[in-house]
Order: sequence, then structure tokens, then C-alpha cells
Amino acid sequence: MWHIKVPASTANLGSGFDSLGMALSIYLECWFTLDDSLAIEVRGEGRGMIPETSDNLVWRTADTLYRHVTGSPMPTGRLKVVSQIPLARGLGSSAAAIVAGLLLANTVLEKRLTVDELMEWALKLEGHPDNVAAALYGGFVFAWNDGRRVHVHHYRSPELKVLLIIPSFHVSTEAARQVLPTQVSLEDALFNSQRLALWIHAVSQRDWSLLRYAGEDRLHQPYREALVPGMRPIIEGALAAGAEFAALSGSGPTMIALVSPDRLEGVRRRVFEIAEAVFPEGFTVHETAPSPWGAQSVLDSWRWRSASNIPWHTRLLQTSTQV
Ligand SMILES: Nc1ncnc2c1ncn2[C@@H]1O[C@H](COP(=O)(O)OP(=O)(O)OP(=O)(O)O)[C@@H](O)[C@H]1O
Ligand SMILES: N[C@@H](CCO)C(=O)O
Repeated sequence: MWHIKVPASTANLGSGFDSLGMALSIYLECWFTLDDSLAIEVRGEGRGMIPETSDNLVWRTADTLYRHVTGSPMPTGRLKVVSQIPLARGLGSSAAAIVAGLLLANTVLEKRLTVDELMEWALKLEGHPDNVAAALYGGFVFAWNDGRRVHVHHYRSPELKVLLIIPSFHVSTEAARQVLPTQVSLEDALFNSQRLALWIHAVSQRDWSLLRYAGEDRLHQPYREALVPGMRPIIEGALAAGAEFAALSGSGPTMIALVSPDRLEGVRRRVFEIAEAVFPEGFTVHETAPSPWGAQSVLDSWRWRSASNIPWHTRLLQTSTQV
């Protein structure tokens, strides 16, 4: 049996539209055993909504990669997918499903592809690199494209708590990209490029006092506010109550705040009060932490650790930059 575990992710982090991402300690797991026919079982988030057929995104992705490498379909079997990641809420559920499928096929193939090759595949299937890079490599990532291939730089995530304010309604990434303009002003482009540089400086210097400025954005959040009324009061309220950072998570509708442990309770209370006023249809406030771990093949991880004492994610990261 193969066992794959992939973290949720938050993308953009304000100013880093389609380039910054961070893995979160909320997971999608799947188990796969070879068998004569295909049987898929979905549990947890998405149960009853996600197909339990060969249309399932985890399976489709595994099959696509396997066919590309071998010319044959992915061998059938029993696939169980259990996810804690809410769907279409800006927490990278589709990225986790795609990365799980790629890692599953690659594990069955006895790792013919490197993690950087898997990243290229993940980008091709997801369309933007930020969530899939965080899900694959773990930690805090910065992804950029040189026109031929994507590069991922990896940093330790801020040592801060994560508060997620998750409205009960869904926003698909597709819908949230359709509201974006095709052109922006030079002034707005400059505004974001300064703040994105500040993010990288803050994370390199481990200076969280800069994050409230680094997170400011004019490229996507102002346009997405129409889909998430309530976004601005939550972000402003979290910052006023002492959060180091607050922004829309990915394409929304979740808002994320990064908070030092001593201020967590005050910020939580404040965002809860605001959310009660702005999300009458319902919401949850969830506390979590960044995940240092990217996608793992759990049995391999155990095998490799006992064989070499080198954790799986360290081996994965040997091909990418770690700061
Ligand atoms: N556990 C899963 N198994 C199979 N497919 C899944 C699973 N979770 C999510 N998906 C697929 O991903 C789709 C949601 O993708 P979408 O990009 O709209 O939202 P998201 O990934 O949660 O949000 P974001 O990209 O903003 O972080 C689902 O409709 C489903 O097709
Ligand atoms: N960078 C992507 C993330 C989607 O989760 C977007 O904002 O559309």
C-alpha cells in the first residue's frame, strides 16, 4: 500500500500574486493498493461533491503522469482520499489533489521524476505555481518563471500562528480570476513590486514587523472584494487587533492572519466579532500553523529516514534553493 500526505496552502500572501505560497498544517491524504479494478472512496472535505470515479482529480492526475512516462494507463486499484482541506475556499484543495496524484504515480513508478520535474507537471495542470509549489516543497515558497521553466526558492515560514477566517460560501479560482483586469497601472505595478521585495527581505531577515506593509496589494484583492464582501473589515480588524499580517488567502474567500502567540486570543476574538457581522450566512475561524513539510510519501519517508537519517523533505529540497 502507498500512502501520500500533502499540505494545504495559502497563495499570494497579499502582494505576491501568483508567486508566493506557504504550506499549512492541514492535510489531504490518500492510500492506494493495486487491485483488478478501480474503486475510489472520498472522505472528509468534498465527500458527496467530489467524484468517486476515474474523473477524480487525484486519479486523473496520477493517470496522466503515468501514461506520459510509460505509455500505459495507471494500474487500477483501491484509492482512498481523505481531505481536511475545504473546497474552493482559497486553501489549495485542487493543488493538494494534483500534487497527491503526481506523487502517487511517481511513487508507483519508483520515482522516475525529480521533484522539480513534478513541479513542472503541477504547474501545467494547476495553471499557476504558488499553491502547487507550497504543497510540493512545504514551507514558504517564491516561484518564478524564466519563460522556459519554473524556479522555486524555499524559505522557512514565519514562526507565527495562522488564523483562517473561512466563510461558508465557495469562490472557485476560475471565477476569482475572471474578475481581474487584463491591464494595471504602472503605479499599481510599482506598489506591488516594492511590497513583494519587502516580503522576501522580511522572510530573509526574519523581521515580522514588516509583514503588514509587505502584504499590501493592489493587483488582485481590490477586484476580488466584490466576491468576498467582508474581506476588508476582516483584514483591517485583524491588523488593528495586533496581527502581523492579514490578507485574502489565494483567490478567497478565506482570509488569513499571521499572529504572534501572545496576541492570538485578542485577534481571534476581534475577527470573530467582525465575521459575525459580515458573514451572516456562516463562517468558521480555524487556528493552524505553517507546515514545514511538503508532499510526502509516508512509507518512503519512514524507510528513507531509517536508512539514512535524512528527512524526506530535506532530500526533496536538495534540488532547490533553501534560505
Ligand atoms: N480531495 C479531493 N479529491 C479530488 N479532487 C479534489 C479534492 N479537493 C479538491 N478537488 C478538486 O478541486 C476543485 C476545487 O478547486 P478550486 O481551484 O476552485 O479551489 P481551491 O483549490 O480549493 O482554492 P484555491 O486554488 O483558491 O486555493 C474541486 O472542485 C475538485 O474538482
Ligand atoms: N494565485 C492564484 C491562487 C489561487 O488559489 C490566484 O490568486 O488566482
